[in-house]
Order: sequence, then C-alpha cells, then structure tokens
Amino acid sequence: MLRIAPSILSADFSKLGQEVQELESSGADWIHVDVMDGHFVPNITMGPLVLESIRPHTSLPLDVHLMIQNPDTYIPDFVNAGADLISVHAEVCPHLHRTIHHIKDHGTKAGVVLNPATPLSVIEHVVHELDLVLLMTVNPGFGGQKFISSTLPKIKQLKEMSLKQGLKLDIEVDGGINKDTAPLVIEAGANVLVSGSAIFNHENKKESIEQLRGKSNSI
Ligand SMILES: O=C(CO)[C@H](O)[C@H](O)COP(=O)(O)O
Ligand SMILES: [Fe+2]
Repeated sequence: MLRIAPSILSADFSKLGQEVQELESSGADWIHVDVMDGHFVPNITMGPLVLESIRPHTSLPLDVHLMIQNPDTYIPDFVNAGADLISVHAEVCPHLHRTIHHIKDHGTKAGVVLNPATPLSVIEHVVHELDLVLLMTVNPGFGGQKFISSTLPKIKQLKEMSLKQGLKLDIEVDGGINKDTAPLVIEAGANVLVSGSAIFNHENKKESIEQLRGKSNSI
C-alpha cells in the first residue's frame, strides 16, 4: 500500500500543531519527523520535546527519522514522546542488531536508514527483523535538495530482496521526492514516500499529496 509521509522539516515551526492537523486533513498517511543533531549531519532541528508537543494534534503515525549519533541513548525519550516508528542510520550504529532490538523492546516499530553511498549489504543480517528500510535519495541534512537518481537501482534491489525472502517490509524513500520523481521510486519498489518541500511549497497540500500518489496531473 502506497503511503505519503510529509516531512515537517519544511513546516512553519511556530505552528507545528496546526501544520500536522492540516497534513492529516489533506490526506497524509504518516507524519515524518526529521531529528538532526549537528554532528551526524550539519543541521540541528528538533528533539523529543517537540515530538511530544505535536503528538496530541494528530492521530497519524509519527515516523521518526533519527539523524543523530549515539541513537540508543535517546530511543526511550522518543518512545515516551509518542513515536510510532523509529529509524536509525546504519552509518552510526556499530551494533545495529542491538539497536534494533532496543527499539522493538519498547514496543515501537523499527527501521534502518541508509545514505545514498551505503550499500544494502550492511542490513543483510537484520533485514528480516525490520519493519521498514528507509533509503535516502539525497544526502541527509537539509530539505529541498535534488533527488539522486543513482539510488534507483538500490530501491529495486531491496524490493527484490524483500520479495525473495517473503518479508513484510515497508520501503521508504526520502529526499527530493516530488511529482516527477515519485513515479520513478514507486516503479523501483518504494511504498512510503517522504516529501517535505514539494508539499509545503505547493499552494494546496491536498493536491500535492494526490500528485505524489499519481492521482492528479495538474500543477
Ligand atoms: O531527511 C530529510 C533530510 O535529511 C528530509 O526528510 C527530506 O529532505 C525531506 O525534504 P525534501 O522532500 O524537501 O527533500
Ligand atoms: Fe527524513
């Protein structure tokens, strides 16, 4: 099932409650929350307190993308703040299996994120334990970057791996997803599309979400 997960990185941070409500009424499936620490990525965004403050404003699943070093330390805080799914970057997890179990032991769904340069081989040993794999289609750190099309074969490869092993795995993509790139990633096998700037720069959020689903061709 295709799901659209708008990233609130492009929202107006002074009214996040209203912004998530509007995304929900515009047809979003999940809310994607980008957590950046200024170390793993050059940008700093939000932490568990912000997640907690938006939690009462939507019943949609909160999809937390941790772009932070030492994620294990902060997992309980994000769980308590209301995360439904927590994804960690393989690049910062020397004990990936342990970290995934740390998330799942809290009753929260677990995902692993791979940068464009990180191969699928790093998740081969844990893929059957995951709820989701998030393939970055830009280098993480900022919204509004250009989609890197050389990531498409990796999406296809992951879809094949998932089919071959009979996994119930969501394949999420993140970065530069808009009405032109959405059909490419869907064709390659992605079923969860994160999109920030394409939704927030559009005058009509409902229309932009429908465009990402391929239900509307208007601009
Ligand atoms: O993880 C991210 C950046 O690291 C964001 O989720 C992503 O960039 C979304 O923004 P856009 O759709 O504007 O590319
Ligand atoms: Fe993200």
